[in-house]
Amino acid sequence: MSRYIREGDNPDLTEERRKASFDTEAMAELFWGARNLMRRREIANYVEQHREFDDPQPTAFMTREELIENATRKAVLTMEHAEKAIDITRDEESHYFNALTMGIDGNPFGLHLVMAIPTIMNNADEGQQDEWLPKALNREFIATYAQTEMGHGTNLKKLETTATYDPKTQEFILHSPTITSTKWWPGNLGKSSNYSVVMAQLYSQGKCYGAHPFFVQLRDLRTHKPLPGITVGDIGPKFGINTNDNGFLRFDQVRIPRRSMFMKHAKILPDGTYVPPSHSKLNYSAMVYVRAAVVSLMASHLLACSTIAVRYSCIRRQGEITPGTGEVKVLDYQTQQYRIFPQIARGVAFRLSGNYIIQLYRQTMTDIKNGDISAVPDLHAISCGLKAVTSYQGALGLEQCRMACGGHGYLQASGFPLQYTVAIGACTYEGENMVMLLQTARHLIKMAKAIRSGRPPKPNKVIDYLFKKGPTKCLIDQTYDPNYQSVLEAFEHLSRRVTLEVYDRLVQLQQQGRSYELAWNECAVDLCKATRAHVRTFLAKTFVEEVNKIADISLKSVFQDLLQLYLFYEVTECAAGLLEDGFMSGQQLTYAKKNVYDALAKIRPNAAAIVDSFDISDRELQSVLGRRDGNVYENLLKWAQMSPLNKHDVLPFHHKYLGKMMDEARQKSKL
Ligand SMILES: CCCCCCCC/C=C\CCCCCCC/C=C/C(=O)SCCNC(=O)CCNC(=O)[C@H](O)C(C)(C)COP(=O)(O)OP(=O)(O)OC[C@H]1O[C@@H](n2cnc3c(N)ncnc32)[C@H](O)[C@@H]1OP(=O)(O)O
Ligand SMILES: Cc1cc2nc3c(=O)[nH]c(=O)nc-3n(C[C@H](O)[C@H](O)[C@H](O)COP(=O)(O)OP(=O)(O)OC[C@H]3O[C@@H](n4cnc5c(N)ncnc54)[C@H](O)[C@@H]3O)c2cc1C
Repeated sequence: MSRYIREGDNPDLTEERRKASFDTEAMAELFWGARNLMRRREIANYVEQHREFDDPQPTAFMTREELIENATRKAVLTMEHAEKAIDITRDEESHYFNALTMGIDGNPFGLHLVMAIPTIMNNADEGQQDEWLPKALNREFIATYAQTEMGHGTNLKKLETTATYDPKTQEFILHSPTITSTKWWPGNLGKSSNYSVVMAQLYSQGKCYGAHPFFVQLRDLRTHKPLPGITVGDIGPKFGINTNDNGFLRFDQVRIPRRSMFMKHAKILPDGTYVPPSHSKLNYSAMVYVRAAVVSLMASHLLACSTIAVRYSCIRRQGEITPGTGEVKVLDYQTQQYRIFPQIARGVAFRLSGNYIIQLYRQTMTDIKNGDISAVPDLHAISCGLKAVTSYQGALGLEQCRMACGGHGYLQASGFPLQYTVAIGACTYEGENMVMLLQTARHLIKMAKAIRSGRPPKPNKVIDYLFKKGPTKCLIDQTYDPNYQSVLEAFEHLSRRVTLEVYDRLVQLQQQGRSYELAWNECAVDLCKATRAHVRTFLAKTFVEEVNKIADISLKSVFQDLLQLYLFYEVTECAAGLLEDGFMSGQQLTYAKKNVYDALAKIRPNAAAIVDSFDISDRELQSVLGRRDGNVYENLLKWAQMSPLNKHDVLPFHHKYLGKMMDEARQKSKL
């Protein structure tokens, strides 16, 4: 019996769980890996046993100050408990523990862990690492990553903060020369951090060498007051992540020692001589890390929101399908399945590619340490495209899940506002999505040039297909092929065609006299399409490869249903492109749609068990609608009764305004 079925649960949800064609626990093991699943359970138990991690009230009812204080309290507890609760050397355990204890809306260590420490690990030289890393890991300071300025986020070449080297004192002078040079956005900068990685234009011997990272103390270690010459604060409430004190920062001729510059790659010698790095973008590795991590992060958001939507749709009865047979669970409506199930399939696809890209990141960082930088452009290209596509599709998917839950989906109690507002930040941070799509397109255009000139680069799993000659006509038909060769070939065809077409147009525009840059801008929409097609191909191939590795037949069959849905849903999504050049026929599109509907029907009886197997706890979901026990209605009422507005039957200012107004209106009408 499913470990998710317990006495007192909503019977509709129990009925769904009993219907499953597979063992939920075995599926959870497959999804997470046996060891990880066991550790997840142990960590979750640990947190449940320490009630001090509980929020004093739902965070939706807290003011911003209360939110930040509560997050700070829990962050310190988290660090105190970490060594007892987890193996701190395992990232998976840290991420999970942090998510359970601190939630997803931000915490004072967010940027310290995600960007500052990776920058120290990958950009500090040995001496600097010896000095900074133990203190960073030991929480002797909290650091953030200050790069974006009020005037520039994307175009790093135009950052205005300066770091001018003074050989006489062997110091850099940090300065914010204009209002627009104010650092703006860095997470945890406003109030929590006392150190920061600061990106500034490096000047030495009268020459500018571009943006470089520096490690800068911002606040006094004892008083926590900003150091002389430093102005720092919170940027105010935002669309979401209001538990995070995203901040602003200005420097007024602040002097820092020469060794504050990160010197693993580029260096300034004591006399001011600049030593360039082996690759000009090695200083950007923390951004590459977060871009890669976003893929898994989006998987987590999608799987959480589809868990909420599926569970709620199992207990929500509304309307009849066959008149007179009683109200159905809303999950029985095909439209509901069409809204929610593709989000599950995409979540799984993102998880599988997310694992791949993080491995590629780790391998590339190891290679760089060993002096091999050859994988840097490939990692950059695929991580930019994946970050942009998964964050965009993730955002759309979360919104579908919310809308699938009707009015209650719009409540903070649903958990959707928290998930959505956190997730959509990823469309912007770490490189705005259009900009990221265009970065991948740069790489694709190089590949197109190589194809046209008949000189393929050295073999590379991600782009090799571009150099293949695929079928000239789409081969999708009604026969079942577990390798989905014809669908993958269709994606490859579309990617190859769009890439080559946009390349040819770029060349043609230049032949007509446009500069490369102007031609590029005229082709930008299609360049983004090429990236999307390329990323779709990558996600789809990774999904097929991973499903083919599954040995257990009953579990494999569930994954195959999700894969079928994923692939044919993507075919329908890019149908215009496949039909445009006559590659796919209208009839084949009809087959694709039929495959989507068939997959929805196959997934329907397993849906509740599938989302259970993602093993997302109520503590993580923070959702009354998505509760494991399905007891939504009584808990919605309890939740509303906790609203601070309900502390008083009559609001203290009622008689001052509305009461007075109505009294006066009644008086007047009596006259
Ligand atoms: C249970 C699941 C758990 C999942 C794990 C969870 C773990 C937790 C992890 C994450 C949690 C997320 C927390 C969120 C925190 C968010 C914090 C946000 C931080 C920020 O936003 S920091 C600021 C980010 N800013 C940007 O990204 C700026 C974007 N702009 C740029 O990157 C660049 O300027 C550019 C790419 C637009 C262009 O660069 P530039 O002008 O410098 O260079 P060009 O001359 O145009 O290009 C030259 C050449 O270089 C290539 N290039 C550019 N960048 C890189 C790179 N990074 N690596 C390699 N190569 C690069 C570029 O493509 C050009 O190549 P070619 O000339 O074409 O060969
Ligand atoms: C939640 C959140 C957290 C953040 N955390 C941090 C942090 O910790 N540290 C930090 O340093 N920064 C942080 N940022 C800042 C973030 O990295 C930038 O906002 C982001 O890189 C985009 O830059 P921008 O805001 O200057 O947008 P802009 O570059 O001004 O972009 C505005 C619009 O112009 C378009 N555009 C700009 N350039 C191009 C181009 N070359 N081609 C086509 N279109 C273009 C974009 O598509 C975009 O829609 C954070 C931002 C958010 C929202």
